[in-house]
Amino acid sequence: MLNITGLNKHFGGVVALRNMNLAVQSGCIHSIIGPNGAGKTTLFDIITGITPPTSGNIQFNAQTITLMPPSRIAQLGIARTFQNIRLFSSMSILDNIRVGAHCWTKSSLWSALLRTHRQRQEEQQVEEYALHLLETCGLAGRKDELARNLPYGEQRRLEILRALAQHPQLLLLDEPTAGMNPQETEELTKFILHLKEEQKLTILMIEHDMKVVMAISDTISVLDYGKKIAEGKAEAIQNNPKVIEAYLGRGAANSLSV
Ligand SMILES: Nc1ncnc2c1ncn2[C@@H]1O[C@H](COP(=O)(O)OP(=O)(O)OP(=O)(O)O)[C@@H](O)[C@H]1O
Repeated sequence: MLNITGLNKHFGGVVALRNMNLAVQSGCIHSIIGPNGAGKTTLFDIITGITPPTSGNIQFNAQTITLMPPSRIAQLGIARTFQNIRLFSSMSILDNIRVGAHCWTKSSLWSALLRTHRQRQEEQQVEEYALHLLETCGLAGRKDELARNLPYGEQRRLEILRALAQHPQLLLLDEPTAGMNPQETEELTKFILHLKEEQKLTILMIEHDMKVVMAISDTISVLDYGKKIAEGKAEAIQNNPKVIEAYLGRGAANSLSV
């Protein structure tokens, strides 16, 4: 579904990504892990068009999306969440989701101003879909509350729902369980699995909680200093000396195997 080749990103003298190749298979949960500063968020920013790459190519469903504007990439079917929650905190829960849906609505500004029949019909569809999404998370009863009044774990979930409102094929989650307590983490992990299994979504996820990563990932790619140093299934990654060294420091793999 997503094919990244020869991706490089330099910020002045800092090399955030170096010759990155990555293939994300349809229907999978593919996790990206690596120490702080490894280039994970930069990779998401480039895929979603927020940051241009220095060089390299990205294809989504065999179409080149490199250098496309973020709005176009969203329309093609890639949605994301952010490391730090970026909800519209002074808007209602329902309106936050409605905003997400507007990348597939077709009404123009004029038809919205004139409240045409088609525009009203479309608004109705958006509202029904937004309510359906809220119901999947037990939030429908709180639809009119302000987003900022939700507990932290539910704000994170609302951000995912807003991304889902875009009708994506590929969902990018940047540290979805960050700051959550163990119960919230467990619930969110189940929800992510539900998205893959029931909604047939493909998920590319940056995550620091190794318990979550190892439990639900079909494939794990490990970045270190902007370079992919390993890729594979959970067990192989856990036992890979390069990965252990990246996390624990040089020589750690030898000392662990003693
Ligand atoms: N806008 C920027 N300007 C300059 N340097 C940047 C910029 N964005 C990222 N970097 C640098 O690029 C490198 C990769 O950063 P990035 O945020 O992608 O890492 P990360 O793996 O997501 O880290 P973390 O796990 O801490 O979120 C770091 O050295 C970072 O300081």
